[in-house]
Amino acid sequence: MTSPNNSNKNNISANNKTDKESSEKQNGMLAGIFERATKSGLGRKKSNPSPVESAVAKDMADIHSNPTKLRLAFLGGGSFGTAMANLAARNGCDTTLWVRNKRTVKAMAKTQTNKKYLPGYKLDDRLKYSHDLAASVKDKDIIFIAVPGLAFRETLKNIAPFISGQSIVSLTKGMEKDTFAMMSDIIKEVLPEVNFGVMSGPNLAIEIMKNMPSATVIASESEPLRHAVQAALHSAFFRVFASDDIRGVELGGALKNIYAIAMGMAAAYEVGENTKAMILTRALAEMSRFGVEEGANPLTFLGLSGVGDLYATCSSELSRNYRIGNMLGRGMSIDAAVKKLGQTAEGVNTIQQVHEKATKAGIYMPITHALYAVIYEDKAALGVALHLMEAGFRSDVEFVMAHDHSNAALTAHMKTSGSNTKSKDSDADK
Ligand SMILES: NC(=O)C1=CN([C@@H]2O[C@H](COP(=O)(O)OP(=O)(O)OC[C@H]3O[C@@H](n4cnc5c(N)ncnc54)[C@H](O)[C@@H]3O)[C@@H](O)[C@H]2O)C=CC1
Ligand SMILES: O=C(CO)COP(=O)(O)O
Repeated sequence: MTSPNNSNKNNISANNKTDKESSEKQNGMLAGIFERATKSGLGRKKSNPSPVESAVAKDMADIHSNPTKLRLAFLGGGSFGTAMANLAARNGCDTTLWVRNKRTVKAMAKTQTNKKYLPGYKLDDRLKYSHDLAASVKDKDIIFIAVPGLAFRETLKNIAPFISGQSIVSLTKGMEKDTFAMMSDIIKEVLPEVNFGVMSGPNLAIEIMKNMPSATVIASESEPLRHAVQAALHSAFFRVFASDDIRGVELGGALKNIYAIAMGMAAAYEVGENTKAMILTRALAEMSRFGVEEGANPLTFLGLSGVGDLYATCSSELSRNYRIGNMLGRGMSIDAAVKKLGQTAEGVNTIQQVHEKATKAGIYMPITHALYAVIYEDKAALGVALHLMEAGFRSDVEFVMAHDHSNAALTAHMKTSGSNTKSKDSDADK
């Protein structure tokens, strides 16, 4: 018979063994993450810096103290392009805002306001306006693009003939329809030689116009470009942080729109703070899981472009994606909600793209799939939410402790749950 002492010893040694195994498992996982992170951090290194990159590098000390040397174009006269162009003009940069509609350009130049997208906010009187695309982008150092994701490729193709060394920065937080291309993919395809970056963060345009302190992230492999963007936009009200994880930063900006829709919908059901916290953190788990599969560094999702933007858009009615979700939660159809909004809500397309991609690649994205089922398969929101709550046992942070169920088993469970979920018209839901 084993004495209590012996049994204790056995337990301790068994525990030690389990601890050791689990710590080895964790170390193995961490090593995998860091390996991926390092690989994604390495990215493409440019052997030949563009003329602008070299010039900016040479003048960097000067640009920091004198950003007026920078010549900038912002393409897209919606709320974000206008707000960012205004910041640069206010910093003294030579700034042109390109807007496709000639009449809008005239009205903006006359009133120094963007009546449609930012009514009531006076723009800096040094900001120039143009509807001439060629003139707007020629002889510039950096071209910032702030058109919706669905118009990004067309805009790049239109400026391609006038690119001769300018750098490009995407401000767009979307994905291309049907191709799952991110904006950086499109830049690499259409303008393979160009020096580029992406900017993303918790940046609700109206708050920026109100001078509420905000911060963002510029991600680029080019250090001079990162510094130039920081110099152009930085102010006491707006801090620009740097990253070289392009994929992570742009995925953060695009994916959070999905969860802003989910949160807007949850708010329509008057959920409590616990529920909101659960949605937010499980959303972050989905984002980083998806990000890792796409080559991003999971730690990027802990930054401004990840959890920062997720928090801002999931908490504010200023977010158009949140408002779409809220209208859906109040019983409106997706088409009616989009029409009523009358502005860009990238999440509507992103849900479809990510649902499809995750399904094909077998990435476990329960919130995205649930939202897709409600919006596009007419499943009842409450039934879908209940099935989400009933889904199997998972670990909290999978990069700390791996899930003890395979994704495949859970996906199968979700599929059964999904097919059992009643449609909106079923008796059970009435
Ligand atoms: N508004 C915001 O607070 C923020 C928006 N963003 C992102 O910026 C991008 C642009 O969004 P917003 O400015 O908010 O949109 P918006 O809905 O305010 O305006 C969109 C603008 O794009 C223009 N546009 C549409 N199709 C075009 C085309 N084919 N060619 C040229 N111009 C075209 C429209 O005329 C309009 O001026 C989106 O990807 C959004 O996610 C990013 C951060 C903050
Ligand atoms: O990305 C944004 C703030 O960071 C803006 O969000 P919406 O596009 O939902 O308005």
